[in-house]
Amino acid sequence: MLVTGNDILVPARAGKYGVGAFNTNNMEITQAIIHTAEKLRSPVIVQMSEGAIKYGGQDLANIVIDIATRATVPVALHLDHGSSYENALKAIKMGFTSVMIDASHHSFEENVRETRRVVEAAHAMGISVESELGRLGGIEEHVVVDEKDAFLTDPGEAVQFVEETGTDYLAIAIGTSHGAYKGKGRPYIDQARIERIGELVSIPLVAHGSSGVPAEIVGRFRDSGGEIGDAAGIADEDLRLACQHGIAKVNVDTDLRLAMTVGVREVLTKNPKEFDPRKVFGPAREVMAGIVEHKMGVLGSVGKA
Ligand SMILES: O=C(COP(=O)(O)O)NO
Ligand code: NA
Ligand SMILES: [Zn+2]
Repeated sequence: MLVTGNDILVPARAGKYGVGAFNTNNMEITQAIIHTAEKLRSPVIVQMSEGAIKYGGQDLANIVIDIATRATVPVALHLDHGSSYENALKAIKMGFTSVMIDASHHSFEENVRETRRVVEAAHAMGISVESELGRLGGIEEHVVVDEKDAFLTDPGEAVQFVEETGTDYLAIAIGTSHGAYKGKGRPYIDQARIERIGELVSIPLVAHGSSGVPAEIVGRFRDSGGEIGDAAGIADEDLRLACQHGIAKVNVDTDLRLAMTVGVREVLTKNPKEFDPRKVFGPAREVMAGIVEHKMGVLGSVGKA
């Protein structure tokens, strides 16, 4: 059934488990996400970035809404990295049940102002809101303290921000970063900082940049002709621990991109004569379903629906 982000994340925070928020750009990705959630009896969030909306528009949103509505587990459709008040409202008009306003690159005051505007409008329409405080970005462990503080979310500021905006869930900067190159080897996750914020702030917390970039997928990507550097993602153990301390929404995009591309490449390189789209995108859907299944196991959302 189609529900709001709050319907999924408030129980997740209370139950100390994470729920995957997986980015989609087409039907097969959406099916891999929602069908796997149904198979594992797990709640799930399907999210579209503004780029995905540009690419698939209402057509894609309708595919997600239709599959989510018929799903036997709770599914929310979330606007990922909404860049303006107008875009957040447009997404709600398109049928989104959760929206992010990402004004974290502005000053604290401007971020509060912009976020509060979206919260008031979204709440008037029964839609829940994600906002962000702090600068996402890989932080090497050796980095000196004040540089870390310049980037990562300050616990005291988080309390003030939540009070002043009424945001329903909060994306915090804790060392994760977007993409396939999250740092040399194991990216540094500031667990103490997550724990501190989790103690002070009771709303669900969000971890962006949470793809694991599994070595097995990276190997298959290379073996099927892909070019990728020394990619690294967040360790399963770090993610599991983060969910114990208040992280409830866990954003994953890169892993599905890699998985889909691996599926397609492997078919096309192994069977150069193949040109049936179902034989190309079907296997890709299976590889993505495996990624979703693994992630739900790490986050502890299996059986929670
Ligand atoms: O944060 C993400 C995705 O992060 P990844 O690149 O680690 O999948 N989307 O908002
Ligand atoms: Na988001
Ligand atoms: Zn993100």
